[in-house]
Amino acid sequence: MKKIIDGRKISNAIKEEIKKEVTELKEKTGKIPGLAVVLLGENQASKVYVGSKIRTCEELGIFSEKYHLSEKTTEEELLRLIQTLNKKENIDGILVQLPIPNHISEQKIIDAISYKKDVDGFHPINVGKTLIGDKTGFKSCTPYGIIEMLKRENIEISGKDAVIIGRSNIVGKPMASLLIAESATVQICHSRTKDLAEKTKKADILISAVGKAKFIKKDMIKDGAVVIDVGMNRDENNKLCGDVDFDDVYEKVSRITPVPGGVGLMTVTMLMKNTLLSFKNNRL
Ligand SMILES: Nc1nc2c(c(=O)[nH]1)N[C@@H](CN(C=O)c1ccc(C(=O)N[C@@H](CCC(=O)O)C(=O)O)cc1)CN2
Repeated sequence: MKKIIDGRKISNAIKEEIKKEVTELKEKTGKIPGLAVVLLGENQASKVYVGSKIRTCEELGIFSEKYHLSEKTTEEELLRLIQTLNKKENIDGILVQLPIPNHISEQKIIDAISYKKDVDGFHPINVGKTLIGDKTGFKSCTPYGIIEMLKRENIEISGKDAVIIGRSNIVGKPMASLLIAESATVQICHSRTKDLAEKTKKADILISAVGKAKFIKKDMIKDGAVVIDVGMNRDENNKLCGDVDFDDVYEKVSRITPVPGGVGLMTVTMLMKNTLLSFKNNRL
């Protein structure tokens, strides 16, 4: 069996399903889902991700609006824009591309987005719904994409020991909620974890979101582990790479996601799925 989990292939299959449903709903109702994307400043990576979100909307027949604001935008100005977008009838999803400048409180902005339009799944209500397994909420896109990848590759989750490295609100914590909902036994590790390798070596499923290039080596993983790499780093030659030293661990793993071409692509695809879900929840 092929070891590499092909994020592009899985992501393309899901996008085809979304496109079909959007077309059918348009024929039936005359309406299409809409997404508003807010970008502050000139962070190059953020520009690439926002570009990819807008292009994917076009590809799938989803309406989109991009708000590219100066990095000097005040918190009040951003909050006012969010209030306007919360009320717009043709907008089902709102996201503010992260990171945002330091003078603005990230949590205040996330809290201001209507939880009914929070297609990133970052609002406390959606985080809570994910934790209690309430399917009406929006799941954070990267962990949602990882679960979808595992399921579509027929990788058993139930009863498995899963170790997540990273405790962020965007990846680590929602990932734990979703794995628990699939009946995995979950452990979250982070920068203060003692004897990290001792813990990661016990993982049937290892998910790394540490943000350190090629940090995970073969002596840190169990034979036959499924390794999911959320990292997006630059190596010594400025080449994009994950948290996992792919070449070092390859022989030891049963399945692995590459960087690029793995989890990252699923993030944008699941955002589209959440936007379609919001449209169905709120406008049909
Ligand atoms: N509001 C949000 N901000 C951020 C999120 C998010 O989900 N919502 N996640 C990340 C960035 N991100 C999406 O916004 C994202 C990251 C990576 C990829 C991706 O497609 N990666 C490719 C490689 C891309 C490249 O060549 O640079 C891959 O893995 O193959 C898409 C989206 C932080 N901010």
